[in-house]
Amino acid sequence: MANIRRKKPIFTMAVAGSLIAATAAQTAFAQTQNARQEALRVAPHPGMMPHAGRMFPGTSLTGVPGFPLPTIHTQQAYAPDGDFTARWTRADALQIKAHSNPSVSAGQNSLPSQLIMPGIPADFPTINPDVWVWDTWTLIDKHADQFSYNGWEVIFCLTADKNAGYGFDDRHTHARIGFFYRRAGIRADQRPANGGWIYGGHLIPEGAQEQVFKGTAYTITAEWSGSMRLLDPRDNKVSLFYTDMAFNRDASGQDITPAQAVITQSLGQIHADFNHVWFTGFTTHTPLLRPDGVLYQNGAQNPYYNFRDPFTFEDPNHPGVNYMVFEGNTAGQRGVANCTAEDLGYRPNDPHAETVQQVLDSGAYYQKAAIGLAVAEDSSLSKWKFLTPLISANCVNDQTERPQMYIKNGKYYIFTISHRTTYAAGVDGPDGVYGFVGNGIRSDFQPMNYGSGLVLGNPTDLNQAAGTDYDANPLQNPRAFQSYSHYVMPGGLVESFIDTVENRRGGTLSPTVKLGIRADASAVDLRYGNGGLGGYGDIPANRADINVSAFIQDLISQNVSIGPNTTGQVNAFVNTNK
Ligand SMILES: OC[C@H]1O[C@@](CO)(OC[C@@]2(O[C@H]3O[C@H](CO)[C@@H](O)[C@H](O)[C@H]3O)O[C@H](CO)[C@@H](O)[C@@H]2O)[C@@H](O)[C@@H]1O
Repeated sequence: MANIRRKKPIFTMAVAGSLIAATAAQTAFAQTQNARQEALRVAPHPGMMPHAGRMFPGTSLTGVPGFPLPTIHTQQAYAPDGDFTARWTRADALQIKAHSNPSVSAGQNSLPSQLIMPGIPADFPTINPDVWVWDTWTLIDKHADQFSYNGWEVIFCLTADKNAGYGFDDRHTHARIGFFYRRAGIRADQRPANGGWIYGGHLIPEGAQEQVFKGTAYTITAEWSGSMRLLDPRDNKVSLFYTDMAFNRDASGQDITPAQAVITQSLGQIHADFNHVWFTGFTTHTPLLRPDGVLYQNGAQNPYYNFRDPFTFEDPNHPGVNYMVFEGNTAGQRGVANCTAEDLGYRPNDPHAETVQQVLDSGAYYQKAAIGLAVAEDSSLSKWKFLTPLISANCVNDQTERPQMYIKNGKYYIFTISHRTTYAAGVDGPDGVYGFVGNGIRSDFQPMNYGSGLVLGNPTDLNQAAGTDYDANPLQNPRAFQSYSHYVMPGGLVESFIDTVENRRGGTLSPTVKLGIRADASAVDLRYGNGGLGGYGDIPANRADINVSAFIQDLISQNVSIGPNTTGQVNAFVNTNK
C-alpha cells in the first residue's frame, strides 16, 4: 500500500499532457454529438398525455382518459425479513398501454421515446464468430460496483458453441458460462466496432459438470444466469452465483420431468498478467436454493415454473448482511384461479376497473411472476434462507427475470427484464427492462414511469398483437425483439444482447445505452453515443482493483509508453488509491 501511494504523483504527471489533449478532443466531440442528437430528439406523441414534453415521465397522478388510474404505492420500507410483498398490479401495467400512441402506422413504435431503446442497425458487428452470446454480467463487489482486474475489464456471458452445430434457438439447453476480457480505460470510440472483447473460453472447467453433493451424484446440463462477486478487491477470490439447470430428457429430446433449477455457488480465482486473463477453481459446486413450494413455486406445482438468475448484494442500511434477489413465481398449484383485488390494484370506484371475476375468466391467473429474496446465513455466502418475495405480478406477467437491486441516492431500485409474450391476458408491454423504486430493500415499490413499470422497451407497436417472433407477426415492428436481458450498470449504462433485428439473429452484445434515473422516473439519454446508442458491448468498469499497480509495473517493465489509451486505467488507479 505504501509503495502504491509513493508512485501516484509520477503517473499523474506522466499522463497529464495526454489527458488534456484527450479532454479537449472529447469536449469537441461531445458538443458536435449534442447538437446532432438534439436535432434528432423525437417529439412526444399525443398518446403521452398528460405528460407530453416532459424529459422524465414521473408518476401518473391524473391518469389517461379511457384507462384506469394506477395503484397508489407508498414506497414505505419494511423489515427485510418481514412478510410484505409489493405488487405490480394490472392497474399499473395498464399504464403502458395508456401512454402508448393509439394512432401510429402499423409496425411503428407506439411507446414514448423516453422509454424506448433506439433502433439497432441491422448491420451490427459480432463479438465473436465461434459462440452465441446472450445474458451478460460483470465482475462486481457487494455494492454492484464494476471492477477491472489488473487493468482488464472482464465480463461473463451465457454462450453456446456455434461449431458444435448449435443454432441460436438451441442455446438454452447447451448454455455454458464463458468469459471475455479487454483492456480497461479505453474510450468506446477508440475500440474495435465489436467492443474488442477477447474470448477466454468456458469458466467452469470440463469435467466439473459431474458433481457429488452430500453423497448424491448429479450432472449440470446447462448453466444459466448469473452474477459474479469479487469477494474482496484486495485479492483475487471470486464467487460465481448461477442457475444449475438439469434437463431430464428421453432419447428423442422430450422432457421427462420438469427441469430442475438450482441456484448454485462456485468459488474460483481470477488471474491476469500483461497478456491475458484466466481463472482457476469452479470445480466444486454448492447447491444453495431450490424452490420450496411455500414461498416460491416449484416443479411439482408447475412444470413451467421459473426459478433462477441470482444477484447478491449488501444492503448499506444493514452492513454485513448479504441478500440475494432472483427470479421466481408465486407459490401454489398452476391453474388455481386465485388472483385478488389487491393484485388487480384498482382504486375504489374506478370506472375502468375490471372485476376479479372478469380477470379470472380471462385465464390471467396462469401468469404469476415473483421477485424473490433470500438472506445469507454465513459470511462465505454458502448458506441462504428464503424470505418472502419482494414483488409479485400475479395476473400481470409470468416472468420477472434477472432482477437486480440498484441503490442510488438513498433510493432502492429493482430492475428486471420481461417479455411481451409472458404478459397475462388483457395487459401488454414490450420486451425490455421494468423498474420499481422504494426506500429499502423491502418496500411498497412504486412502478417507475407513469406508474407503469416500463423503463426501457424494445420498439414495438402495442396496437398490434404480440407474436412469438418477428417472423410470426411482421406488422409488429422489425425491432420488437431486437434486444433482451438488459443489465443496468453504474451511471445508468445498460448492456444487453441482440436477439433479432429485421430477421437477422444476433447472439452478440447490443450497443450500450444510458438512462437518466431520477426519483420514480427514468429517460433514455438520446445524446449518449450515436442517437442514444453507445459502443457495441461497451461494458466499462467503474472501479479498479488494488492489483492495478501490478499492471502499471508491467507497463513500465515492458517499456510501454502511457498514452491516451491508458489514461482511464491510470485515473481509475489514482482514484481508487486516493
Ligand atoms: O438462457 C436462459 C437465461 O436467459 C434468461 C434471460 O435472458 O431467460 C430468457 C428466456 O427466454 C428466451 O427464450 C425464449 C424461448 O426460447 C424466447 O421466447 C425468449 O425470447 C428468449 O429471451 O429463456 C428461458 C428458456 O427458454 C425462458 O423461460 C426465458 O424467458 C434467463 O432468465 C435465463 O437464466
